Amino acid sequence: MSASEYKRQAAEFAAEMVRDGMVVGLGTGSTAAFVVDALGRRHKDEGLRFVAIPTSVATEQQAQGLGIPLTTFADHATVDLTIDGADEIQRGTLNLIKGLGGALLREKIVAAASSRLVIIADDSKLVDHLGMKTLLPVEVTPFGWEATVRHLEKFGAQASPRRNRDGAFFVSDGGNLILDCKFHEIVDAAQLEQDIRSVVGVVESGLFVGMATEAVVAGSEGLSRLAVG
Ligand SMILES: O=C(CO)[C@H](O)[C@H](O)COP(=O)(O)O
Repeated sequence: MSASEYKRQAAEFAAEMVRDGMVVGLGTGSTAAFVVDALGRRHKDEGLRFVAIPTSVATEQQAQGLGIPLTTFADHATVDLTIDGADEIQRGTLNLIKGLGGALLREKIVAAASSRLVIIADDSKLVDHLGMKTLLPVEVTPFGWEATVRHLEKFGAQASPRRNRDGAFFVSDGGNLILDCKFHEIVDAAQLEQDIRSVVGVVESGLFVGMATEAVVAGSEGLSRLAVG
């Protein structure tokens, strides 16, 4: 079975966690898109009643197209359940790297307001140490990004701005740039998150430390539910 099929399996399992009356955070990316599809079906076919806060313009457009009722933080202080993907999930801690899809800021705002953050993925995303497979995305203001790179280099990062295929800078939904950062080894994710945040010009990092409450991971061994610890 393909990675995409495993993503779909994890997503459809997690979509069943949504109950009538919930405020639901909708993640971004190819795995989260399967959740949005599944919730659109549950809304239409089963009459499931919920409202959703999307974490990107792309997810908002997908949800709107499926008739999912959307809401904002103007009307809801907390989110009952957010279901989102990740680029790396550390075994045991469920600390994450997110943001290869470029939506890390909105994803983190929604995650921080959520009572439950369920991460869905195919099993290729599980790692023993964060940073083993992917670069760490860091969202920064466009002004002075070169200075921000130099500050991040003091913490051991090799950072370069993400570009689109045409060579132009990738710009996030919030109008910011993404620096993709290579760290030799991420030993203490909480400390690194603090260090990155201390740099002027950084808006947010793609390290999600202590935020995920559960992960649903699918692979050749079947589907597993992982909790912290
Ligand atoms: O953090 C993200 C977007 O900012 C995504 O959740 C992450 O990139 C995983 O994407 P995919 O489900 O396509 O593998």
